[in-house]
Amino acid sequence: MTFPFKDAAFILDRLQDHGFEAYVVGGAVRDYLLNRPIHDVDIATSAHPADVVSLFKRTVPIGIDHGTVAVLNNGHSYEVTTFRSESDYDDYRHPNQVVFVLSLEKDLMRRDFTINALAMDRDGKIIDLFEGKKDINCKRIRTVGRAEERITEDPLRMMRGMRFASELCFTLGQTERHAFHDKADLLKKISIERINQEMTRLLAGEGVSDALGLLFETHCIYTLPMLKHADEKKAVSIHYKRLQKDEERWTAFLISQGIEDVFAFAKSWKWSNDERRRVARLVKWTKYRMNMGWNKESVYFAGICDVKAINRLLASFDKIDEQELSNQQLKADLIWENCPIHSRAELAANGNHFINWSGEKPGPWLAKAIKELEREVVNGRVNNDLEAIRSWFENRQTTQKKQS
Ligand SMILES: Nc1ccn([C@@H]2O[C@H](COP(=O)(O)OP(=O)(O)OP(=O)(O)O)[C@@H](O)[C@H]2O)c(=O)n1
Repeated sequence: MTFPFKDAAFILDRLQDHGFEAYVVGGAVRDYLLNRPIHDVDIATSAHPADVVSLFKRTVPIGIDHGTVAVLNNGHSYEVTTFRSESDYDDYRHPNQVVFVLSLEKDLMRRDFTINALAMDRDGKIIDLFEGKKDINCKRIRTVGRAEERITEDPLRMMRGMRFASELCFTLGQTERHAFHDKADLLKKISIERINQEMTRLLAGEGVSDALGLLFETHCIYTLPMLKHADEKKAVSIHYKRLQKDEERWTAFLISQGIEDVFAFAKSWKWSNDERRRVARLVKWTKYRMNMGWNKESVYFAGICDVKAINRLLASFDKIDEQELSNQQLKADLIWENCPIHSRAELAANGNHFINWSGEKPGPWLAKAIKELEREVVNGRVNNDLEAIRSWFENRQTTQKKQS
């Protein structure tokens, strides 16, 4: 057998040369067996953090209390963690006390799922103490040992389990389903940032509909902020595969759940301002587009990227089919290409021109006038050159004076 993690081999070699045990563990071994892209190569070792620091040229003590040292090489970073068993998770966030142990077995026993409790030695041999390979073949998520214990140690594992089910298109074992159902309330103790990360990945997985089904079956969904009255049929009826970005999937999910107040949702889920703004904008435009077709003006103000995202959203709600979606995308491209401007910055005149021409001080009138000009130019009623804009502006001033 050959060792597939070539770039990380020097770490295992050096640790072993100094009498320590070292293995690649967790997600890398799982993803290797599944033929999926490998993200991080994590290493478990019998060496203590101080030994790891002394054995490698470039290290960063990223979690020395928890036994983790990052070893840097050729622009890559490898997490090297001392074999450990975690005793208590008092605050449900961080292990109370990390106990370093001498055996790989004990280290693997504290891990969440059998598919994540695999290790590989330097010869490429897989150490599989909990039938992880069998579960990979059966496409099944099972906890290592008693489900209740693993969940109580870190309730986020319930979200992780359903997220893996979504990403890998795996099922969740019966025992685990019951345990998740019994312990669902513990999710309330977990930081919403961690839950948000898992939920975002769950929504992006290939098996999202079944995974959402699990969230409802186990009642975990009802413990999440603002989802106490979540509706399963509506949540699973969305074609998430037609969507491309996280913000699109969240938009579809919120619309499906009839959540009108995106700001309140974003606040309780602690989204960044940017995430909140992006989703609020997509929700607003998608609802608009459900009642109205695109025209020059709406394509310009929404912007071509959002127009395409909104068309995908309509397709995710089955408002349009795949064929109609590609027609709509082509139509949007055409409108966009023929648009005289693509942003306010492309206008031949700006606020300073308006101030000079009118002799008035800046104020709310200015933004209103610029928006009006954008409309006129986009609809082809005013040419985008300084002379044409000046004459439009002076006419506008005259009309406004007459009216007041
Ligand atoms: N709550 C957790 C988080 C992680 N782990 C263990 O730590 C490993 C690394 O965790 P992480 O990097 O979060 O996930 P991966 O399994 O590597 O998967 P992915 O990168 O896809 O999230 C997992 O494989 C698992 O063995 C665990 O037991 N319990």
